[in-house]
Amino acid sequence: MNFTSIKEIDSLQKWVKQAIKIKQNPLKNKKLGKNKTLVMLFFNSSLRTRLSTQKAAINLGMNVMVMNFGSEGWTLEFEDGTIMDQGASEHIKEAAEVVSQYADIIAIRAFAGLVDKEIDNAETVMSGFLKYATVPILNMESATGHPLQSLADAITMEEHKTKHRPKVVLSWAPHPRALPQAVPNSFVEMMQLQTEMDFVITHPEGYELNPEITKDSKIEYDQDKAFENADYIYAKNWSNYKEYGKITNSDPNWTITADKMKGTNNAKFMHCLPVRRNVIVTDEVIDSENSIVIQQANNRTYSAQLVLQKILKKLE
Ligand SMILES: CCC[C@H](NC(C)=O)C(=O)O
Ligand SMILES: NC(=O)OP(=O)(O)O
Repeated sequence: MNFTSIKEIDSLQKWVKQAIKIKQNPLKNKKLGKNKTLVMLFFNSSLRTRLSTQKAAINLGMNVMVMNFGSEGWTLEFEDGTIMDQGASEHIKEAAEVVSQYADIIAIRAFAGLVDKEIDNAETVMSGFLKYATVPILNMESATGHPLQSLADAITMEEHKTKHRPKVVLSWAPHPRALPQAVPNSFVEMMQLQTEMDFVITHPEGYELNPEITKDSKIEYDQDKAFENADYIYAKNWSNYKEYGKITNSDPNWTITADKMKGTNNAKFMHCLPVRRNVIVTDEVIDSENSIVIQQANNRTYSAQLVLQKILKKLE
């Protein structure tokens, strides 16, 4: 059993309930991971994912090894049949098979390059490990998805639900750097599994996410209109998908402000973090009692622990 996409969740409501149960007694399955090793490979930076996934593994009694593959590992070749007389020192085939000798589960973070849409959509790094590793693979944010984050988001919204059928808004906001579409992609996929929530995506025209992911999810180009009666505002920047990897809009009018939040139904503010204060969201909003970004980050441990527990049970 791998966990690389929200689409691998058979029942989101069941998984959310299971995660909340784990949260109530996180050390209950401390023996499950005894003498099992999680190897975590980071091709990109992390705070929450690295610490929460390690914490989750420790709660299950696992050994953990972490490697900043991007700065400490060999440059990898991902094409089969290549004459490796250029920059790459090692083929993904050996790297994945070798890491599999040391690990019972391999967790990988490898962001989108945001240069070539086809390469990113092909999930080159994740696919390479899925092809050649001989142990389960866990996605800690790949080129097109961040399922551990979106599962934590679902747990958090469930915990803070105050009404039947809350309205959830995914709102684009400006950012000085070009960011991947992975987080919004998985959030959209998770919302499409929600049976008792209304969902709206709001962003500037031209910032549509991959239509193969958004499918028939509602898109509202007027942010204020989208915010009307909202119960959750999930803010996130992403770079342009159509003009792949480009920043074509930096409009500060999309920054989440207290005035915009006034148009909601006293909505909770959510963001996966790290966040650019006073660019994505003003200090006033993220420091308000309606901000649940820290609760979201805390739930990353239980999102990861549920997934690791499911994988470990399959290994028994
Ligand atoms: C969890 C978010 C990771 C990354 N954020 C940055 C700042 O690179 C992103 O937007 O995908
Ligand atoms: N939200 C999240 O995945 O944070 P990190 O990038 O710090 O792991």
